Amino acid sequence: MSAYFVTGTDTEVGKTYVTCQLLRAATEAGLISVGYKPVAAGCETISGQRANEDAVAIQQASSLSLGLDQINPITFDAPVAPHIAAAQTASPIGEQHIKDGYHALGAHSPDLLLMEGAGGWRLPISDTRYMSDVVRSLQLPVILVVGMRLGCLNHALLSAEAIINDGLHLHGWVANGLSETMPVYAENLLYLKSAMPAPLLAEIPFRHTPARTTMASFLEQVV
Ligand SMILES: Nc1ncnc2c1ncn2[C@@H]1O[C@H](COP(=O)(O)OP(=O)(O)OP(=O)(O)O)[C@@H](O)[C@H]1O
Ligand SMILES: C[C@H](N)[C@H](N)CCCCCC(=O)O
Ligand SMILES: [Mg+2]
Repeated sequence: MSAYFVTGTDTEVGKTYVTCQLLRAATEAGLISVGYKPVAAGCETISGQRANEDAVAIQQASSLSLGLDQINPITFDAPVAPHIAAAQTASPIGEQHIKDGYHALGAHSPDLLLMEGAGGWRLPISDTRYMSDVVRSLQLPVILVVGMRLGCLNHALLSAEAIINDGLHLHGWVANGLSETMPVYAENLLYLKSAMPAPLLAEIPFRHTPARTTMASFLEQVV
């Protein structure tokens, strides 16, 4: 099984988008894929049920057919920092709960398991612990989704530095387009290609479905 933690340079940079593209590409290549969103904040009514949008997208993109409670065991209604939602609802986020859910998915022996974080790398899960502590405990290699917008150079370099300083393997990063018209996009990409301490795994355009060749090469580098 190939398993990764998918983090991002920030919230709303395309972690779920990229995760779902990769899960689908794996399925199309005949592999068994599953995504995991252990902690999600923000629910809406989807098909008559209160659910988190990321969790539903990941459930639909996975080739394994599993319940939402397996894909997303810890959910908060409010779209806020999860540890604050946890404190406000008196439902602490259990590290063991996150790890148990991960191992339960692993028990299905998928070829590819992608665990999406929430927010960026140093996301608090309590007043003293971070999601990065859980990733460290699981010893997962990391894929960093860089949302291509002004400010991403600093965010990408700091995230990569923190991942590596935490003793984890940064498998690579993904340049994810967040608009059709980012000024000096090519120059930003070129800079990151040379400055990032890990390879560029894929360049995902904004809005257009990535080319088959892009996804095939991305997949080849992760399974
Ligand atoms: N390459 C892309 N093309 C088109 N839309 C995109 C692309 N990347 C992201 N988006 C859109 O941008 C929004 C934010 O992306 P996404 O939900 O994947 O972010 P995220 O990093 O997973 O956020 P969160 O921290 O809430 O989990 C979504 O509406 C998504 O569909
Ligand atoms: C609600 C939102 N879409 C995310 N799922 C949660 C983002 C938390 C960010 C916390 C922070 O780093 O400030
Ligand atoms: Mg997401």
